[in-house]
Amino acid sequence: MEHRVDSEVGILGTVVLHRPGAELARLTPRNNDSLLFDGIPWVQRAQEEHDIFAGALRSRGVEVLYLADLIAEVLTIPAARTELTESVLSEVRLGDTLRAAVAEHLAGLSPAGLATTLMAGVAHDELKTGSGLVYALMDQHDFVIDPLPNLLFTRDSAVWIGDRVAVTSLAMPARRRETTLTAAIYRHHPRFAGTELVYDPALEYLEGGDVLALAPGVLAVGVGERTRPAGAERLARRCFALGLAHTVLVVPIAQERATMHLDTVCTMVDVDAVVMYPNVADALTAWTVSAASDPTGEPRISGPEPFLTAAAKAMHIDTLRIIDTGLDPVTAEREQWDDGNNTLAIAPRVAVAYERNVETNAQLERAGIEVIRIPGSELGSGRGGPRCMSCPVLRAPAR
Ligand SMILES: NC(=O)NCCC[C@H](N)C(=O)O
Repeated sequence: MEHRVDSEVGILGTVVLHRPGAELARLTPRNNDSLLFDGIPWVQRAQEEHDIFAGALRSRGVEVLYLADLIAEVLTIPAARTELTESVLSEVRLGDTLRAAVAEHLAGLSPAGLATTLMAGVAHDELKTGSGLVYALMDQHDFVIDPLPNLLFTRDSAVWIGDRVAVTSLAMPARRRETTLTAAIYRHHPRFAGTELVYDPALEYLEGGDVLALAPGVLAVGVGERTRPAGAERLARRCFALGLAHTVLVVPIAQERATMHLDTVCTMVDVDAVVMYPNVADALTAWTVSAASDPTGEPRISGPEPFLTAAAKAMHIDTLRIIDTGLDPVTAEREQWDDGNNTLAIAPRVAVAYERNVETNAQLERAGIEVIRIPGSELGSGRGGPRCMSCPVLRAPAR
């Protein structure tokens, strides 16, 4: 089966989503900050909103794969089950006694049950067989296995570049275990047999929300709170060596929660157009990293220069257009916080966006972009929009 992504806007064929589940019900006022949510979502409503998102994609002919199904399917394969179980048991804080109890608990679960447990974690009181010093000294609100509520944002733990997948290296402790699941899917699931990994979680920090495929052979990589310069450099080296890219634009972004990834301030809505947070549009710069003519040579580095200038040059177009949302700074800031700039293009000039970003959406439409509105009042409490919540695995070539 073919999987390949060369752009942000080619007609979307297949996407991986994660319908939020029991892991979201783990969020409390005590843990929501460390688990990277800005509130406590109403789980059932979040699921309804997510179903509307998935339905909107399906109604446009997009095949939706669910992460939970892929994980459950992969867990029927003994090698994958062993790998995923061991990734949890290798957690040093468990100690030997608790590790043995957790191992026994996991061994008794069906593939689907184990999939749910790996996503939702195990709370102290749920482990009926818990014993020993570590278990006794744990707070009853602690988790024996931490939940992964940010699985919802499938964009970040894996990103396709051409016909390869980069399983990323997530920077925040609350998210690091996510990539054990994505790596297992791409290594073991029969649907992805033969897929080669271009990046893996043991490498320097790199998150999918920072990676934009501006054009075939041209990537933009945001560096800030999550992706580090060393991660961008490593990705560039690997893509150059494999011929997956010839230019990587490295784009510094503010190390702040509101702008944690490049796709929180800028997403593409056409082959030559982006929607961009107006408050940073003029300030965004890029370093251009280009492949050496000799494949074993050191990449060339130039810049910094304005992002739009560097992007147009790399993409061999006259101008990378910004859809001018024309917003006053306060509205712009409010709508950026609510992921107004985090749109998911399903074709050139067709984008999925949260309905609440009324002004941004109206301006997109004025600029000729069809906006498919979805509700996101609960989904948005994790600070991610339609692009963050989707990992495209197949797009048609953009034109
Ligand atoms: N690409 C994205 O911007 N993803 C959103 C990630 C939100 C998640 N709560 C996080 O802090 O990592």
